[in-house]
Amino acid sequence: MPLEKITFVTGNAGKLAEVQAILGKYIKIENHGLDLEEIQGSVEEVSAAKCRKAAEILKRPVLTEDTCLCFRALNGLPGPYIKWFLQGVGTEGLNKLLAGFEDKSAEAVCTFAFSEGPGCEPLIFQGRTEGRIVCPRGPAKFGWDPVFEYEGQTYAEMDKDKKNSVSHRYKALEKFRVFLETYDKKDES
Ligand SMILES: O=c1nc[nH]c2c1ncn2[C@H]1C[C@H](O)[C@@H](COP(=O)(O)OP(=O)(O)OP(=O)(O)O)O1
Ligand SMILES: [Mg+2]
Repeated sequence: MPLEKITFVTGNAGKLAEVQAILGKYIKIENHGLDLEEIQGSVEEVSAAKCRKAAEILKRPVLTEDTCLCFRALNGLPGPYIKWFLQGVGTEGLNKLLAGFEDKSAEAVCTFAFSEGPGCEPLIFQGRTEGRIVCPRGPAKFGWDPVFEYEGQTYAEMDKDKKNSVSHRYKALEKFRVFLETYDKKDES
């Protein structure tokens, strides 16, 4: 049976808005704001664990997502712990973390996990965008957008369509969209 809608489980309004804008053109998106426990580990492990838990609780196909911001000078940290770093030191503090390093490069990584339901092993769809960490510029509307610069503009300075055409989240969702096409065709033959 083709999927009629996707249940995207997140408590983050910024993520939801971007998923609606990028994927909503292709399939209906329904949101569940469950606060899912986040384990420690690699981003794939964190994402898959969130997804398994969401599928168990909601008993249906679910999509979850985990976002990392990885500083090259710090060997990939904060990585999956970016949420706690951002809460602790803010965007200014994220930039200051790299004060002692020449290398300001960073990678934004978006990892979606999709499970067909309870007990079904999650599939992973990942997108990465390389940029650098700068002093905050642009409206502080979504997370660390003001400090992540890509080709001369921070994510916060970009209009929404621009961000949604170059971002880590767009690249991951493009892979998921291709998967959905084949998923829908699976039962047609
Ligand atoms: O495109 C983005 N641009 C700027 N900031 C972003 C972006 N995407 C996630 N973020 C922030 C939100 C959170 O501070 C951290 C990821 O943590 P993460 O656990 O994945 O998100 P969350 O707990 O807010 O939502 P969820 O309920 O989906 O787990 O980076
Ligand atoms: Mg989270």
